[in-house]
Amino acid sequence: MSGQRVDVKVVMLGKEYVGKTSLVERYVHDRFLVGPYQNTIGAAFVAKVMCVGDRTVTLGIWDTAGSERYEAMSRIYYRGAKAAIVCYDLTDSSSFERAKFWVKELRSLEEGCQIYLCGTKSDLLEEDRRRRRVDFHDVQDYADSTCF
Ligand SMILES: Nc1nc2c(ncn2[C@@H]2O[C@H](COP(=O)(O)OP(=O)(O)OP(=O)(O)O)[C@@H](O)[C@H]2O)c(=O)[nH]1
Repeated sequence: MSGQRVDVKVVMLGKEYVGKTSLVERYVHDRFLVGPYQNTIGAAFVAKVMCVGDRTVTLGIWDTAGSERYEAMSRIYYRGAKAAIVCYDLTDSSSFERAKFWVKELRSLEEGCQIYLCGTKSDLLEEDRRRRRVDFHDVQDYADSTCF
C-alpha cells in the first residue's frame, strides 16, 4: 500500500557505560554530548521518523539503563521490539559477556526480534590499539556460532 505508515519498536541493550545513549544521540540529533557521564535511569524514549521508499517509518527507540539494578525493567522495554541493538564496549571484555547475556535472552523470549551486535568506542582503539579487550575473531566466532 502506498503512503503507508509503519511504527517499529527498537531497543538498545548492553552493559552500563558502553555508549547506548551516545549512539542514540548521534543517530537522532547528530551530536555527541561531552561532559560528565550520566547513567540512564530506567529507560529513555525517543522517536525518529524516516522515509523508506513510499513508507513513513517511525522508529520508537527505547534506550535502556545498562546497570544490572534495572535489569528487570529492561525486560519490559524489549517486549515486542522488532529490533535490538545489543552494544558492547570494545575496550571492556565484561561488556561483551553482558551482550551475550542479552542475546541469549532475546533469542529465547523474543523470537520476532532482529538482533544487531554493536561494538562501541572504536575511536579509542584508533588512538591506542592496545586498549582493545574484545578480540575481533572472538566476536566473529560467536556471531557464526549463534547464527547472526
Ligand atoms: N571515546 C568514546 N567515548 C564514548 C563513546 N560513546 C560513549 N562514550 C562515553 O562513554 C560514557 C558512557 O556513555 P553513555 O552513552 O552514557 O553510555 P550508556 O551505555 O548509555 O550508559 P547507561 O545509561 O549507564 O546504560 C560517556 O562518558 C560517553 O561520553 C565513543 O564512541 N567513544
